[in-house]
Amino acid sequence: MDNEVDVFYQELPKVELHAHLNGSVSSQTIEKLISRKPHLNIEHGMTAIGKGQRRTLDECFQVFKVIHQLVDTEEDILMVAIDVIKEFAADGVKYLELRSTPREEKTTGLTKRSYIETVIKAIQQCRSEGVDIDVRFLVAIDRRNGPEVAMETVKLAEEFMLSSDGLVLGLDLSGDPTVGHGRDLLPALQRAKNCGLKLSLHLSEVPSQLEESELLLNLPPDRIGHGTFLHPEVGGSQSVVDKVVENKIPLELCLTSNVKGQTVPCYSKHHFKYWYQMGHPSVICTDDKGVFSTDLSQEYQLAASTFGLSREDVWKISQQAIDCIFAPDNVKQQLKQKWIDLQPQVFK
Ligand SMILES: CC(C)=CCNc1ncnc2c1ncn2[C@@H]1O[C@H](COP(=O)(O)O)[C@@H](O)[C@H]1O
Repeated sequence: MDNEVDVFYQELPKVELHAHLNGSVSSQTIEKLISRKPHLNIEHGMTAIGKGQRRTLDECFQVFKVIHQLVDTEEDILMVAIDVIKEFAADGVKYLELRSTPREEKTTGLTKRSYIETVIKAIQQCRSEGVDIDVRFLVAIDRRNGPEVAMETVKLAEEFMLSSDGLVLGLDLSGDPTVGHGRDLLPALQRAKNCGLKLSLHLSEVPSQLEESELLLNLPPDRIGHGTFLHPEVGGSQSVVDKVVENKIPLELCLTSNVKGQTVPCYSKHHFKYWYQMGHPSVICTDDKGVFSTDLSQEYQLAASTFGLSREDVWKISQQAIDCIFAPDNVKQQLKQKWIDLQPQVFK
């Protein structure tokens, strides 16, 4: 972690809605993975971006390739997912939607199906150990892999949505935004939507995606990842903003990730300000807490110090995130009650 975090932000109950599993692996877990696979000659500096460091988008995506080399068996995925869930719980996260791209690895026998089953197993194991966090899973489509793989992923996600007792709730569209076009993925995304999978789509993470965002907003998605370049001040358009506002589509905003990945020049210029000032539902998230050396408490504190938010403002942001979760209304009610119960302790 890069910074000292005030106890208020740690004790604040939080909802994390944008966390990529393999980007969330902590340095302690990376250590364990490296010792399992010394022959790969992977060093720590290759899997995380430290304080004050910046990388190009391309360099960031190279980091994921290194982590994927370290996480290529069911055993690895189980350990990584359990560690990540417990770390989020220790950071005060009470509800987590984890997302991950199912991968197949011929050499280890890992299949896309066993990948998803293993993540579900990790969630169930944490639940049976009584870890104080409600975890759900979004199956991810990496846009690099094209329309056929996207459709195959949707079918798998659909199956698990029906068989996982509410653990698999939806679909994430992510991956290098400079690769491929969302138009080719529309049939898969439309099918997902029709069968009841919730959709969280990375939109306008880079400046050149306005046309794609216009198209994908017609679905419409249930949440937007980043949306960095949607608004007119940064080359987006008012009509796109209007669509987001009319459909009340929440944004998942990740400050450190965007600054370290250099899609945003500095914290004070982060688009959190634009959407928050409009009163639009905006959820603070980590994106890749391992790669970007952060956690959710730190992201809340950063938002507060950058944009002059009071503790009451921060509380409201964390509470309103509950309305943006994909789990059904009874889960929202339980979480709202939890927030009420915890409030005196947090503001003591
Ligand atoms: C480069 C950068 C600034 C990253 C942050 N923004 C991101 N944008 C798009 N896709 C992402 C991002 N972070 C993680 N991912 C996706 O999540 C994957 C890692 O988690 P997993 O293997 O799906 O479990 C990456 O390979 C990529 O497909």
